[in-house]
Amino acid sequence: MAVPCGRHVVFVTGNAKKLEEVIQILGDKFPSTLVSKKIDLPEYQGEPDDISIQKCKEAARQIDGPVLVEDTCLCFRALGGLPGPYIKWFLDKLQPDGLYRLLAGFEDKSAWALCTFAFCAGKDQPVHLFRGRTEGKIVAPRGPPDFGWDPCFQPDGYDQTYAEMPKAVKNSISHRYRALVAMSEHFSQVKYDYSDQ
Ligand SMILES: O=P(O)(O)OP(=O)(O)OP(=O)(O)OC[C@H]1O[C@@H](n2cnc3c(O)ncnc32)[C@H](O)[C@@H]1O
Ligand SMILES: [Mg+2]
Repeated sequence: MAVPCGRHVVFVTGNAKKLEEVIQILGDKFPSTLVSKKIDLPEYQGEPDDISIQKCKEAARQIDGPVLVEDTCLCFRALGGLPGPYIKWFLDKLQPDGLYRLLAGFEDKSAWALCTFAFCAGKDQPVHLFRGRTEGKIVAPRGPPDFGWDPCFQPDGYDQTYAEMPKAVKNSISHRYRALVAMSEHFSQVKYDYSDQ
């Protein structure tokens, strides 16, 4: 399959919902054309930054051009930050209700959602990270089960879960939104010369 080049950046993700939100949040604010490619990259282990760097390097290797990847953690304070980067498997096995029940023995239901975007201009180029974090708490699931753990995460300052709130509200306070603000600020200051490869 032909790989887009020139001023195209390939957002590599296997998650259609993530892609949908990235498009909604970025609009035309990204300085390059963002194209997406559905590849299920490996689920690496370790600290969030290291996972994002490894994921981005693997994406750049496969695409052989400028790439963007994203990794999302959901961290429970009572559990020392776990499930963190392993939330995908916890969610898969437990569903949002099981995530809530995981904290049954703890008074502290506080949690944070962490999103890390990683950009790399090409194979063997350095990886740049952009992080966004939203604080909240884990609640009994409420709202449509359309996207991951949204029904059991209630951001601080709101009485609705991510799943209950209008998409535009989630996209104005979310971990993903905050990370994309950091990325947009960076790109408005730094120009990468990866055109016409
Ligand atoms: O291909 P990638 O981009 O890695 O997509 P993924 O679905 O594997 O995503 P992650 O590895 O980042 O794992 C994060 C998990 O959290 C879920 N998730 C990510 N962002 C979310 C959000 O904003 N709200 C609810 N669930 C989310 C997602 O569906 C996964 O189960
Ligand atoms: Mg993944």
